Amino acid sequence: MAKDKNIIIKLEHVNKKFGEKEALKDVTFNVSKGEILGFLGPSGAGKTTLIKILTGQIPSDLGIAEVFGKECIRLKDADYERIGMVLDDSGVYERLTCFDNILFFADLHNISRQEVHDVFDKVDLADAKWEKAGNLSKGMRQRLVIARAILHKPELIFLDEPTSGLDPLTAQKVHKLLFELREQGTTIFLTTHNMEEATKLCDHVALLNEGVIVEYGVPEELCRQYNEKNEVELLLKSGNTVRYLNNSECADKVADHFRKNEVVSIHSSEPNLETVFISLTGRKLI
Ligand SMILES: Nc1ncnc2c1ncn2[C@@H]1O[C@H](COP(=O)(O)OP(=O)(O)OP(=O)(O)O)[C@@H](O)[C@H]1O
Repeated sequence: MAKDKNIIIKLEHVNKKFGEKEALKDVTFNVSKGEILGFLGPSGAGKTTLIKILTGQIPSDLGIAEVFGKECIRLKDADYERIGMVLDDSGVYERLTCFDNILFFADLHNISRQEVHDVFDKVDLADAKWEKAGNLSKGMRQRLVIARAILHKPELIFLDEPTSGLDPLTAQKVHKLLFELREQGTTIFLTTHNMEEATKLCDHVALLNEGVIVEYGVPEELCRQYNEKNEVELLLKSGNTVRYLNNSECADKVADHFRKNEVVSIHSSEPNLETVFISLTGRKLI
């Protein structure tokens, strides 16, 4: 049967054991071309194990794990040319300038100097080109690592916690870059502990708990589905707080308080992926 070219990552019933420890159990989902997939789970859930399988570093025990329609464990250099990885910040040459760090990789991949300059603009690091990499802040260093990963214009990028420990402004820069890459058709597979980030960035999320995918879907839809905590809270001039479930009857009740001029403030508590995960597993994601 012809393979679907739009499926960039295919996972069917993937299992992985380390001794008696079942790190992944029956993991099944696909990632389509040009989508951002968020892979979420608490520490020890099995995220790194799956990334290692997908990048051909370790084999699965059972099931199908394919990238670009090819078994991950059989990926060759030509396939890796189509993949970018931001798995940690190792491999940065501290004593070289940022430019020379990237140039080193450009030479390995026959990429022009102009493209090296372009990638610095893309990650908003042009001002730091001539700085020694060892002097960079955490956020700048992360963008340098991302620059290296996207330099050869890969079709698929793996990012492990791309904004962990970054200030909100730098995290926003990374988000903007990821959206631009997606616009260009790049497929992005990322892990994050940041639920807001996952909701904002990801087309789909897969929630992993103890090696099992406990839920998969569009973030907003999952939040709607696990809706029980969606409340509207009113602070009244009397000092009392009243809460209503955000359903069809709620609007009338809220309007009534406003008509009586009783309201000091109003806010709604939206369900988020954290509450989805807690209602599924009874535990927090972090
Ligand atoms: N090489 C290994 N040998 C034995 N056990 C392992 C090995 N690699 C992972 N494990 C175990 O498999 C489980 C999943 O680990 P994994 O590193 O994939 O989790 P993770 O979700 O990436 O966690 P974190 O968010 O902390 O990085 C853990 O219980 C871990 O101890």
